[in-house]
Amino acid sequence: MTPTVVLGPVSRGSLVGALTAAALGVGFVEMRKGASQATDSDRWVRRTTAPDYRDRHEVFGFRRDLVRAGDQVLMVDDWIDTGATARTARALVEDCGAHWIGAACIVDGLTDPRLRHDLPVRCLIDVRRL
Ligand SMILES: O=P(O)(O)OC[C@H]1O[C@H](OP(=O)(O)OP(=O)(O)O)[C@H](O)[C@@H]1O
Ligand SMILES: Nc1ncnc2[nH]cnc12
Repeated sequence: MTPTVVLGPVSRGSLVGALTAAALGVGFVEMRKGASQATDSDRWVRRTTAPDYRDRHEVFGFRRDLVRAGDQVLMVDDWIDTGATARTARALVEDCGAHWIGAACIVDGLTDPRLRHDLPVRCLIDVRRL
């Protein structure tokens, strides 16, 4: 499935996500932390993560009109661990009525192997081989 939008969580995901979007020739949306600080806050979608790999509950979001119903969204990040960030990204994409393709990351550090299939997730290297 070809993405129409690449979604990258700040900050390392913004870097690899933007590069991936440019290579694919599709749009890029940055998933920001502390999204409640937006001035036009009613036009944002926001969600709080489950505890991530540092036991944080992050508030992520982006402007709702950047992801539209009918978009096919691929999340790109450098690393996945608990999957809290990716699961929040999926929920936000679904809040917009768009289609979630999955997550593509460089390092697979998944603590719950079921997420590899359920999200789904594809990675370039397993953390146990670093
Ligand atoms: O699967 P999870 O447990 O959610 O962890 C994965 C997230 O953690 C890292 O980001 P980090 O929060 O360290 O932010 P940074 O990119 O700004 O360093 C990484 O870049 C992912 O976005
Ligand atoms: N263990 C880890 N080290 C560096 N970045 C990470 N992102 C998620 N888990 C990480």
